[in-house]
Amino acid sequence: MSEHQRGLALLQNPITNKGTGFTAEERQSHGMEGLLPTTVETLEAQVERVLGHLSAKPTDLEQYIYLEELCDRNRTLFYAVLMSDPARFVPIVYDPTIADACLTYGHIYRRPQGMYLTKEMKGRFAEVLSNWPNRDIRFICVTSGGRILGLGDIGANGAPIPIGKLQLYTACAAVPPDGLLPIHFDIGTTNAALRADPLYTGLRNEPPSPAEIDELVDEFMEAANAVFPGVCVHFEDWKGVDAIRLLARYKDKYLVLNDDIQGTASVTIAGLITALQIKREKLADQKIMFAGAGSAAIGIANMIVEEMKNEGASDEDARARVALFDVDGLLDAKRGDLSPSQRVYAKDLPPTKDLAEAVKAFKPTTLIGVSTTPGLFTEAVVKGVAASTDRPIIFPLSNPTDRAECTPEQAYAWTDGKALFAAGVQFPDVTVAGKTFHPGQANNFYVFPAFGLAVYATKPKRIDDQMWIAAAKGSADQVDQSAREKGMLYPPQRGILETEITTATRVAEHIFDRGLATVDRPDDIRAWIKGLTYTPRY
Ligand SMILES: NC(=O)C1=CN([C@@H]2O[C@H](COP(=O)(O)OP(=O)(O)OC[C@H]3O[C@@H](n4cnc5c(N)ncnc54)[C@H](OP(=O)(O)O)[C@@H]3O)[C@@H](O)[C@H]2O)C=CC1
Ligand SMILES: CC(=O)C(=O)O
Ligand SMILES: [Mg+2]
Repeated sequence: MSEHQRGLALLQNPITNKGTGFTAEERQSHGMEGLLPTTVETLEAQVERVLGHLSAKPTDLEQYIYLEELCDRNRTLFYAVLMSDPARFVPIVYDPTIADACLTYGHIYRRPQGMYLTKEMKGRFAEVLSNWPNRDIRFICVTSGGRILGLGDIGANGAPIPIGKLQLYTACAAVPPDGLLPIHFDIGTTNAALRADPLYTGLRNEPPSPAEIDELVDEFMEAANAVFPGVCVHFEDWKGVDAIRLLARYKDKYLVLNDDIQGTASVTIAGLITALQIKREKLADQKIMFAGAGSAAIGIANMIVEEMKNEGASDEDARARVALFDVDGLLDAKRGDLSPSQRVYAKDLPPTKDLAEAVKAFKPTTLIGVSTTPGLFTEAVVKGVAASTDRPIIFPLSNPTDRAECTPEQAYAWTDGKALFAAGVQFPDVTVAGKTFHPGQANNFYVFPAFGLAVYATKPKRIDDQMWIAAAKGSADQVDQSAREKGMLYPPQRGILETEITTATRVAEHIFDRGLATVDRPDDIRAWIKGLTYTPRY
């Protein structure tokens, strides 16, 4: 507890506040007598009260608003609630409810959370970052709002995303919350409707050119590392081309990660590993087609190629097994509009703008949707994949719920229940032709909190794709036989904390094995990591 704060100041500080949890002695010694109701309550009793409040909220968005206000009031209680039932609360503070929070952000805004930088602060980022009261920041999660989930460019309305992502570092993997700093990096927005909204909270201009964005982010990265030495910068939901360019620019210079590129790739590979164990096949023997060719698709494709190479494939063979399809159709060799990261996947196949035709031509065994386009996986598309394999892998990963390329009902119905399925959000169980399936959720929250915990513990100098592949394997190894029989491709969310600590342990082992850690290797890595984790308690 703060040495200097007393009385109301302690109650008004969300980090020190215990509300009715302050003991009689604390109330007396900290000048709080008379400032609280008589009864001294346990954290558990306070959690019960909060659960009652939440049950009375009419919508998930109302629950989100309540929980974020709770976080501003009493951070310990907030995490105690989230960690009491992650399967219930992850979808409230994160995907999919966070999409509603983003869409209405200027209207539901209550208090600042984290920091808000704008391009107008150019030349002063270090000075402005120094306004944050804590220098021991281990993770910054930063978005421009340029591509929030599948909602497009919503600028400053994307501010809840880094807040929610960092809350999951703690709620899912018990990374201590003091060292986490969410930032909205305001470069403006292409979204004219938002710019015209009187309650919009951001800059009302179009974003600058890529070269200007690079200049701004270069200064930001330098400032962040100067003000918060050793910080890991987590990029989230930037416009796809910015995301790919910035990760390439910084990955060998700073401790940096992009969750949409690397976290998504890792969680997708985790699901593929389990699905292929069910099929008893190798990744290097699959043919994988992507709907969407943006940051998520390129990230997943590149990491799949790395893992195929780990299995013995050549670079050329591995790339030949991956095809992409974007808003302009199949990425074929004649297209002149492809970026260098897309061009390596262009195929010598007839041009087509019809995904079913592209599937017929390429004959994938696996179809991954990262296109933000609901309904893109039609019956003809899914049946086309099923024509090449007994058990098609169908992953419509676009978020939020209404952006998924198909529903689980559709995928199971169109494949006579043979599909190995995962979506970006958790769909409820479905019964098709008398059989009940539990759809998988391939969402990067299965890995990025664990990955963050491993980075927190081992303090590696740099991050690379092999570390994310270790995370994928760590997650996949935790799906037991009974879960697989229900069609699950990921561990149950109920025990997410232990799952993520186990995944973090695998990543940490990998980091130590490769000599990339900057701390000494302990004898028992899991026990050591667990000892570093946060528990919400007074
Ligand atoms: N489940 C998970 O954990 C994650 C899910 N995602 C989801 O993936 C989606 C994409 O993210 P990201 O790659 O970063 O976004 P990008 O904006 O970088 O890429 C979107 C891609 O989809 C393409 N596209 C748009 N419309 C169509 C269409 N009708 N048919 C085919 N392709 C189309 C775009 O083509 P063009 O550029 O030519 O317009 C672009 O290549 C989002 O919905 C996001 O929520 C992302 C990260 C994690
Ligand atoms: C889950 C996530 O990171 C996204 O949809 O962008
Ligand atoms: Mg994202």
